[in-house]
Amino acid sequence: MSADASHPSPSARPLASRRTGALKGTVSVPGDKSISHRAFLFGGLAAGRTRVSGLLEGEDVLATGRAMRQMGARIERDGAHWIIDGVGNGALLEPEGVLDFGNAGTGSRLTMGLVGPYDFTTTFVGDASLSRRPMGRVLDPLREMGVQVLARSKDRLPLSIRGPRVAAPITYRVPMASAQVKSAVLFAGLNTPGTTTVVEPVMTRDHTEKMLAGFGARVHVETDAAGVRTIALEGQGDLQGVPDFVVPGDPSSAAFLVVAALLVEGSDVTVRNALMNPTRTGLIETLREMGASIEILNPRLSGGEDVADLRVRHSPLRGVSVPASRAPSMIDEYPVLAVAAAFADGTTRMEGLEELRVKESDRLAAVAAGLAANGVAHEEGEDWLTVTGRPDGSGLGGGRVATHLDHRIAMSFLVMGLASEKPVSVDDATMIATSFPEFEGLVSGLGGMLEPAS
Ligand SMILES: O=C(O)C1=C[C@@H](OP(=O)(O)O)[C@@H](O)[C@H](O)C1
Ligand SMILES: C=C(OP(=O)(O)O)C(=O)O
Repeated sequence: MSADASHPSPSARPLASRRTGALKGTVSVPGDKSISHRAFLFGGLAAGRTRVSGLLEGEDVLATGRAMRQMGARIERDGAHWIIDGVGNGALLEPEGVLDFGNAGTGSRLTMGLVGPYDFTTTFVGDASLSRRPMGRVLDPLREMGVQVLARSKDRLPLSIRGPRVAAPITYRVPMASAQVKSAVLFAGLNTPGTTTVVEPVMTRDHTEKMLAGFGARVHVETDAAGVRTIALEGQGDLQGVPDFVVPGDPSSAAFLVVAALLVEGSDVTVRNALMNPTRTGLIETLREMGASIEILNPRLSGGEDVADLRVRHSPLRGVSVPASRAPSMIDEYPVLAVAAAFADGTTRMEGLEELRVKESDRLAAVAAGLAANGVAHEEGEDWLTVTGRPDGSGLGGGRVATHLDHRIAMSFLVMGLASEKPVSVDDATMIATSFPEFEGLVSGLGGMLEPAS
């Protein structure tokens, strides 16, 4: 039987959480997933050596590392560091086998951009979740550049792409708020003669632009009075390895610990070294509006990015309205925000959520189903969600949540069970390893109660 994203596989690992005493302690979250993928991609492409510290060793990122190895990069772990000897500009090799990206949207889409202009064939495969996700959003601009696409089912994995002899530079206006689409076009621009330009009407995470500059690409970013960004990249320049590349801690992983500390009575938790790039801090802003006590300590620069330590204390929360304009800066945090809202006084309204429908699962539907299973009053719209909370968690919990191969659904509902009256179980915790393999250990270390479920 083939794996199906809507049913857990026979190797699924159900897990439950139950109401726990105060969470206390200081923890560091692992490296940022977005930046870690890009470290393998840029490091593997550049001439010379890149030495990375703080890389996220999650399954998604390791899949990107394997793909870069298959195309000629030398990548080795050396104690706490990863050493990448890149192929040098334009010198990627045609991979022998297929590139298997598992569960990873970012890895697969950015790599499609990277190899798009190469005059060889690359085949992409992934798990049941990734095979359902739309790839047309990156394939369409690649087609404009001359790339051919062969797919059994329209613009879904498994698929193969083959570049033209010489790719054509394009100017591409990104039609949805997506850093993956922006980045795929920029990666494609690297091996394309002339200037590739991306117009981004709504700013999304800017790691690709920043890292392009850091690895020595000729890239120019302009923002007009209306906030529209234009990113122009000169193709076929020389990228150079970065001798000491530092990956800051992932704010999207920190989010689970932050919300757990806010919800569990008496908690006082410090999360060290969280990335505070403003394109990633929408959840912190929202939680503070809800009344959360989150202190931003020791703000500093690390590897060219803002980072800080977050001291989080249990706080009564109130419902707020989260504007659609904030979605790009907290896109992966809505499932855990919905859990926080389940314990807030009043109703929280979230808008502009259309992109949640095309993540590892349909996150809007998966969150709504998880809330329903655990007695949380909510309403789901096409692109919005309202959640009405119960501040003392009374009557909440007792449900089993279908995770649909989605790590963030699993972690969010495990956080819910730490504060709800009755335990919460998830049908499969295995996907947590794609982005946050340390999650269970860190939660238990802070005093959270997690246990195998049936
Ligand atoms: O560029 C990236 O690293 C990412 C972009 C976002 O996806 P979209 O571009 O689809 O919004 C985000 O959800 C994903 O986890 C990581
Ligand atoms: C959407 C996510 O990742 P990706 O698109 O890389 O699978 C995520 O990590 O929440």
